[in-house]
Amino acid sequence: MTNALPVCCTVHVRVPATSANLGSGFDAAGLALEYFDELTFTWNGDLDDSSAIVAIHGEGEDTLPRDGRHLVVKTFRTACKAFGLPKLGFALEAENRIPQARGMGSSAEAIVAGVAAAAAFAGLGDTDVAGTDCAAGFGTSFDVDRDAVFALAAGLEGHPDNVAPAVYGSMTVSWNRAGEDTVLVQDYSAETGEPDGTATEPLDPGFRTVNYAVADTLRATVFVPDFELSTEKARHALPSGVPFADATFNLARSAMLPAAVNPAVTTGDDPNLANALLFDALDDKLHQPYRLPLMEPTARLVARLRAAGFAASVSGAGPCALVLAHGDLDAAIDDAAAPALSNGHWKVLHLPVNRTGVQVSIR
Ligand SMILES: Nc1ncnc2c1ncn2[C@@H]1O[C@H](COP(=O)(O)OP(=O)(O)O)[C@@H](O)[C@H]1O
Ligand SMILES: N[C@@H](CCOP(=O)(O)O)C(=O)O
Repeated sequence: MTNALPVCCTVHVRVPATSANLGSGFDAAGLALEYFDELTFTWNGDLDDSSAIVAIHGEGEDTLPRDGRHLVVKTFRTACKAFGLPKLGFALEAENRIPQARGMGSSAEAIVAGVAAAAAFAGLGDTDVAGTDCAAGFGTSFDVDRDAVFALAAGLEGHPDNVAPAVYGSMTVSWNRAGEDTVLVQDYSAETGEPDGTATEPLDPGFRTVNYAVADTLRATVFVPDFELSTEKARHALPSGVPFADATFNLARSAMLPAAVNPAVTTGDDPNLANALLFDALDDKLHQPYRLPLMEPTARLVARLRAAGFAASVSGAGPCALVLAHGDLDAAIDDAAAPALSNGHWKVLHLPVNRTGVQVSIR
């Protein structure tokens, strides 16, 4: 790709928090939540400038680096190159609400922010703005090319389960075709049924995702503790293999997740049946048993909520706990959780599902 000029001077991105795994859907399922980081990228007019001026407000303002090690800065640079842009000097203003290293997809959010902003500067998507007239009105909504953002962001993050809902919204189930058999597929003659000597190119390896409808009734409660657990550390706690029966346990439950979040297709309007599906869908034997010893307060909270009949799991790699419910059960969930929250500081977030994914505006 040749170097292109940026199509605008400022890009604003709003990226939702996400909860990955949803219990049984380890490394596959993810849900976008109405809770956002907002970032503004302002190009300084230089086309060969490696500097970035970074301002951070909110989460991470005392801990995140403000140089090229900042995940958004690093990702933006990589994505600009991938999308054919030169080295844009820029200022970044970040309004961070998503807590970091807690299991609400902050690293995926940061990567999606950097990639979506670069895609917008490169004009990947639908816009009326042509050229680089900085006097153009602010806030033109830009319909970014979500597939391009997902492909690059998932590749950079390494696992797509948080990235997909941050890009597309709603609930997603994602997988990676890399490593699958890349042998050309043999074509067969329609007449004889025999191989006809030709071959079809296989689908490209890479990340794929399916975006599922989620019922309007679905609400999430996220319990955010005051301690962190990096995804990297939580992944180190995973075993190299699991018992066959445990894999089978998760298989049916994760296959049922799309019905559990959109139960009208199976259970009609009965919220009790719908919540019973969620309860089983959020159960898991593949990751939580190995990770919960790293987050004992979360373990106690999840156990307590499940004992009270709520569909609770670890959110992402933890240490947040997630409860999904159809209908407004916020007060009942808070009551059930209360005894497990008394030792420590927890923030409780009652959140609708986000249906838009990343939103981009430009000027
Ligand atoms: N908004 C952000 N801006 C810059 N870096 C971020 C941001 N959010 C997360 N990160 C980086 O990602 C790390 C957390 O990633 P991870 O352990 O995967 O946690 P999470 O579960 O929140 O995704 C942070 O320590 C930081 O390095
Ligand atoms: N499937 C991943 C999800 C990590 O999510 P995060 O929000 O904790 O970054 C895992 O379980 O490791």
